[in-house]
Amino acid sequence: MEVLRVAERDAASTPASAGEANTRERKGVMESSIKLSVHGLSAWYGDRKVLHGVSLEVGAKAITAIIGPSGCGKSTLIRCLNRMHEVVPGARVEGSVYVDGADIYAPGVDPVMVRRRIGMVFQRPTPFPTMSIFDNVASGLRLGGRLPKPQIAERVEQALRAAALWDEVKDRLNAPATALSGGQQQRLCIARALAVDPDVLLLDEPTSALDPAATARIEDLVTELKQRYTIVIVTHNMQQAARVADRTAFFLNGELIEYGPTSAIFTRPRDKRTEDYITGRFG
Ligand SMILES: Nc1ncnc2c1ncn2[C@@H]1O[C@H](COP(=O)(O)OP(=O)(O)OP(=O)(O)O)[C@@H](O)[C@H]1O
Repeated sequence: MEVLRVAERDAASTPASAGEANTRERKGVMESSIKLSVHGLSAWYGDRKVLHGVSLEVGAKAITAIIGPSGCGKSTLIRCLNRMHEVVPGARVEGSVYVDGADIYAPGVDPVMVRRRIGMVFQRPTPFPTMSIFDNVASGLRLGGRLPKPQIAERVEQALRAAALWDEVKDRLNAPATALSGGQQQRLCIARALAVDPDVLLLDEPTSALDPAATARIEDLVTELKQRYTIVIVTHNMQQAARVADRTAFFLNGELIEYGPTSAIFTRPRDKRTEDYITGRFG
């Protein structure tokens, strides 16, 4: 019920936008232009099918939350959105994912390029442990080509500023990344993803290993980043989805059960299973 109260409060604070979004959605019109379009996506680990024909559209420069109980396929889904799923031995995908109208699974598409355009941040901070703060952020830029040193330094600073970390690290850029706190390390990983100027940012439970203060900073940061990036966030925390996401998708057993404006999902779910989940009856 607490979740509903939080969502109701959020909905009450943005009555016009939530109401408008619902009206538009009923007419079948998305609030913003489409960035990512998923069509009939199924995924397997070996013989085991864990995603069943998922279709959904993700609006540009908006935050889309993926929620659902443990094991329902949230991480698998977002790993399919940048072709990370296929790096697991025996894993495979059927269906299409269009980014700006182009299928990332079309023959001839280089998955490495897809992963540069669609950055990902994982559950636990994953800085390269032997590298400095600077080198962590510069790593993707160096892989990508031959940028001159001053330009690399400029891009590193921009990325650290965008990730709201610059002021905390500008005097110790050569210190090891592991010297940072967990929350700072997660913002460093966000900076590393931003440095290569992606179109889309995928966040897989980015705050699950963080304390409430570090979580709040990441949520503020993500909210700010949506001005420039399309963001998909997997979260176990329904209050977090209610706080940051424009739209929320609820998954169960590898199926998309309900998808819509976050305020509608949390206050007026259409499917009984969504209602049972958000009111804590299972999961
Ligand atoms: N590498 C893997 N090999 C085999 N099965 C896997 C693998 N990763 C995930 N699975 C299975 O796929 C299903 C979906 O897992 P996934 O991690 O996508 O769910 P999730 O909703 O993100 O779960 P959680 O919230 O616990 O992180 C689960 O049944 C899981 O056991």
